[in-house]
Amino acid sequence: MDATFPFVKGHGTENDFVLLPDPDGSVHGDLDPALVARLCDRRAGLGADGVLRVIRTEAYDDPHAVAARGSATWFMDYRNADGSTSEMCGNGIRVFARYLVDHEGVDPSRPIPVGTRTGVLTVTPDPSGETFTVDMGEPRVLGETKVSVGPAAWPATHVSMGNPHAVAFVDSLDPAGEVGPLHDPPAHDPAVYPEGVNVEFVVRRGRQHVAMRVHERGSGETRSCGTGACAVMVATALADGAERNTPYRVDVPGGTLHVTWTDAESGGRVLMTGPAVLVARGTVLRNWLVDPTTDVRT
Ligand SMILES: N[C@@H](CCC[C@H](N)C(=O)O)C(=O)O
Repeated sequence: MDATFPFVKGHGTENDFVLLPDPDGSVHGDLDPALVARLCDRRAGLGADGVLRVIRTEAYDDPHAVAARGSATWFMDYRNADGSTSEMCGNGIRVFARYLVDHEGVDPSRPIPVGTRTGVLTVTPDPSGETFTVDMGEPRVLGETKVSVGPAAWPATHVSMGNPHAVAFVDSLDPAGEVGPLHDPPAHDPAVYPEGVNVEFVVRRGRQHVAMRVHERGSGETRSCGTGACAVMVATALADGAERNTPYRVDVPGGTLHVTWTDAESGGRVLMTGPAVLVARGTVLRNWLVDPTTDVRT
């Protein structure tokens, strides 16, 4: 029954995460994908859309962490609920920054560089203390493709935010409507997305205001996706012919994110602002960890 390792639970617009503090890499080693899947299991584990291991760049031999040394003290070792890795997590990096400020003594009055598998990104705590703004880097718009759910198919814009997205405009987000309940991954062109894809379905709500649902690679339908909201904003701004620096509001089932695509003078970068909440902390118990009968569902 004794304790094994600590965890923290948090969320950003209800995209929820188990954080695993492991500053010097001594707790989790290579971090077993099967353990990630067990922790994320909503019935037999803690339940989450993904895991954020908090590790120092100096303590991790992942090539992305090694490359980030010198620019960032901390590395966000992000894993999807099925144990797979992704290049980036936009909601996760805000929650990660919240953890660094609240539990690792990181100064909230300065921008915080964070190493990720898509490079070092900067998170700035907003003066209110409630929200964080992430410089998500330059998006890459990679052309048009197609996604489908059952017999329904839509054209989609291929946008990379470090990780892959397909953005499809639809008439309604109603789960009883054309998009459906999204139990299964939408079909996509594997030649375009050999590593899989996150699929966003979007409707317009007003001027510079959209709403979306998302099916995430490796995690299923989630209540929010930060990189997805940025991809949606970029695809919408292009469709609108909007000038750069035009702010957009992106509603997700779990809340609202604010996204702006800056002009070339400011680097053509996407800035995303949203909340980050820590909910609880605790310890994982040894009897659960060693239980060979635990049913791992991915
Ligand atoms: N929820 C995240 C994205 C997490 C990674 C994604 N599932 C992938 O595999 O690329 C976000 O907030 O960006």
